[in-house]
This record gives sequence, C-alpha cells and structure tokens, in this order.
Amino acid sequence: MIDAVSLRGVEYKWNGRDAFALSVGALQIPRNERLLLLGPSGSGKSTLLSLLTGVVVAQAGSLEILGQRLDALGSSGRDRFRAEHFGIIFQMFNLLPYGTVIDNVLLPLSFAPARRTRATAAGGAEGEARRLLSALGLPADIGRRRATTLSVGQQQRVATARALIGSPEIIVADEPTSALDDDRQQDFLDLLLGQIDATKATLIMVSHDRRLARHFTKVVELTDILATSQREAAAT
Ligand SMILES: Nc1ncnc2c1ncn2[C@@H]1O[C@H](COP(=O)(O)OP(=O)(O)OP(=O)(O)O)[C@@H](O)[C@H]1O
Repeated sequence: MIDAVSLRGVEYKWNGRDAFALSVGALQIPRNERLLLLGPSGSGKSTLLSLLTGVVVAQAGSLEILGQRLDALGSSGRDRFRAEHFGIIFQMFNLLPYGTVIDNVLLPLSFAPARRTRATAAGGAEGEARRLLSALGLPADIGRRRATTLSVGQQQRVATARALIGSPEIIVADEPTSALDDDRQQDFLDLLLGQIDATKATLIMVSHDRRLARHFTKVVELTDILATSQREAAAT
C-alpha cells in the first residue's frame, strides 16, 4: 500500500535574516498510522506540518503524500490536494466567526469534490455534519449557533467535525489539546480516536506533551528525524 507520507532529505528555510531552517533526514508514515510528533516549542513542528500539507514547498529533497509529489503541483493544485486529502485541526481552530456551526463543518466540501461525494453518500452533507457533531459529544441544537458563541471546548469539537467530514485520508492536528484541562483532553482524544478508527484515516498529531504517547501507534521526536548536520548543530 502507498504510504501516507514519504519524505527524504527535505530542507526548508523561512524567508528573512537569521531565519529558521528545518532539515529532515527521512520520515515514512504508513496509512492507518496514529503518529504523535513531539518537540519543544519553536523546534519546527508546525513548519513540518506546513510542508506535509503543501502550504509551503521544500527547497530541497523529496516529499510524497499518498504517492503524489507535492513539488509537482502548483500552488492552486496543492490547495486542491490539501482540501481533498487532509482534514486539519488548527491550534487556534480557525473557525469562521460569523458562520453557523453547520456552515463551518461543511466548508471544506466546497473545495473537495470527492469528500462531498462521500459525505452525500453517507446521508446528505448536512446530515453527516450533524452526525459528526453528535458523535463528538455536542448537543443536537448546536448546528445553527454562530461559532463566536461557543466555548473553547465546543469550538475544538466543531473544528474536529470539519476536519473529519467526507473522510479525508489524513487528519493533521496541531496541539489540539493544549487549551484543555486533563479530563477534557482525555475525553476529546477518546472521541477523536474513535472517529479516526471508524474512517481508517491516518492521524498526525503534533504536541510537546509526551503524556499523550500511549494513545498512538508511533511516537516520533522531531530531533530524532532531523538531518545529521542539523542535529549536530542543535547539540552544540
Ligand atoms: N510564517 C513564518 N515565517 C517566518 N518564520 C516562521 C514562520 N512560522 C514559523 N517560523 C519560525 O520557525 C521556527 C519554528 O517554528 P514552528 O512554529 O514551526 O515551531 P513549533 O515547534 O511548532 O513551535 P510551537 O510548539 O511553539 O508551536 C520559529 O523560529 C519560528 O519563528
């Protein structure tokens, strides 16, 4: 089976003086993996996610997602590829503040025809949005509320339903539990992992919190996958 992620010798440097550079030797993520990527703040975890999702393109090396080389696509091709194959739960959730909860959950389907087809086949796009919201523990009447009126925990679940709708192959989550206390973190992870199991998606979650490790099939320390040159520089 084609891997979810196949990365080799990737180098990326942000623009600017003294800009941060990331140099990753190799990272292979099979389909259906639940991977936790650990690293301290500022170590480059979000930068790596931006590379994997094609928000930015590496200056060197090769990166394939589901067998597709991202550098072979232009910027709008990468946007389409991201919308179709990734569900992304952002650190700050990035909900449309004045949209309703249902608008927010349905949003990715506007840019992802295959996800729309799957959601429609599963019981209509809006029905599927409501099913996911309820599976994530939200009350039945939440669909018409504005995103701005929700608690942080509710916003996070809406962002999760938006990532899951239409069953994209890869779910990426950037520190999604950092705003929650321990009990809520546990509840949230149980719900997310239950949904991931149901759709057989690959999960890539980024965190600095190694206590989350037991929920995952694989744990990778960012420092362990850095290219040798960058590891040596970081150690000095
Ligand atoms: N859009 C950007 N433009 C320029 N530099 C950036 C940009 N995003 C991140 N960086 C730089 O890249 C470095 C790594 O940041 P990154 O956000 O990838 O780390 P992180 O491990 O995800 O940190 P955190 O856990 O705090 O989110 C930092 O020095 C940061 O300033």
